Amino acid sequence: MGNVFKKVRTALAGISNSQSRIVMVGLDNSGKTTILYRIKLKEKVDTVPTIGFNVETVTLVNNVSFLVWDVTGQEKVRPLWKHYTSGADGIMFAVDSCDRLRFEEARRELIFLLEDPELRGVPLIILANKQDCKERATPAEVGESLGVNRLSDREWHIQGTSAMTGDGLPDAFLMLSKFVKNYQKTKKR
Ligand SMILES: Nc1nc2c(ncn2[C@@H]2O[C@H](COP(=O)(O)OP(=O)(O)OP(=O)(O)O)[C@@H](O)[C@H]2O)c(=O)[nH]1
Ligand SMILES: [Mg+2]
Repeated sequence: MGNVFKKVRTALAGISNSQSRIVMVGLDNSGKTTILYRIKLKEKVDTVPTIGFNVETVTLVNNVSFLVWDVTGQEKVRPLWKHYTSGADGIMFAVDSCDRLRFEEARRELIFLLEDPELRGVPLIILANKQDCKERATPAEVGESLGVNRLSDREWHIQGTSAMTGDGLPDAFLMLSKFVKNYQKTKKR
């Protein structure tokens, strides 16, 4: 694990301060890595469970560019998410909309994450991913299961996405770019 933090520090050292940092977390198999490379490369890539993290610059159609971190969702290392989310300008939380049996586990992890005082006010996008699956829950159902409707301490939005087809991903990132802009304005006050 020491190596992982060395890698994190090295990656952070090369980052321009002006680029907003987005951290994407969520349970294992929710589709984070597929999402990252779908939005970056505009194609579906084959993935294996992530060990550690991936980090990529993503430029949106409005020319805003984000540094997007995709952090492993494996249960054993979830307590380390906070090392990555510390200082983030925005959080994305991916959910597998077809895996209803794990909604409760996702809810617990999300609550635990948002309790971190360092993340106070940091905007949140829930990605109700895998909307191409037949047995999917709708974004509204995912939101209800995660209890996000009660969130009042930050800007948040639930977006239905499919990393398979790319549907919903540009909208999710554009919405986050709007929220991040608002958040950075409030931080300066
Ligand atoms: N049908 C469908 N499958 C998807 C979608 N997104 C990801 N997958 C599949 O879900 C599996 C897990 O995807 P990953 O991107 O590796 O998941 P992850 O969240 O990065 O997982 P960890 O790295 O273990 O935390 C892969 O088989 C993907 O092809 C989607 O939108 N629709
Ligand atoms: Mg991954």
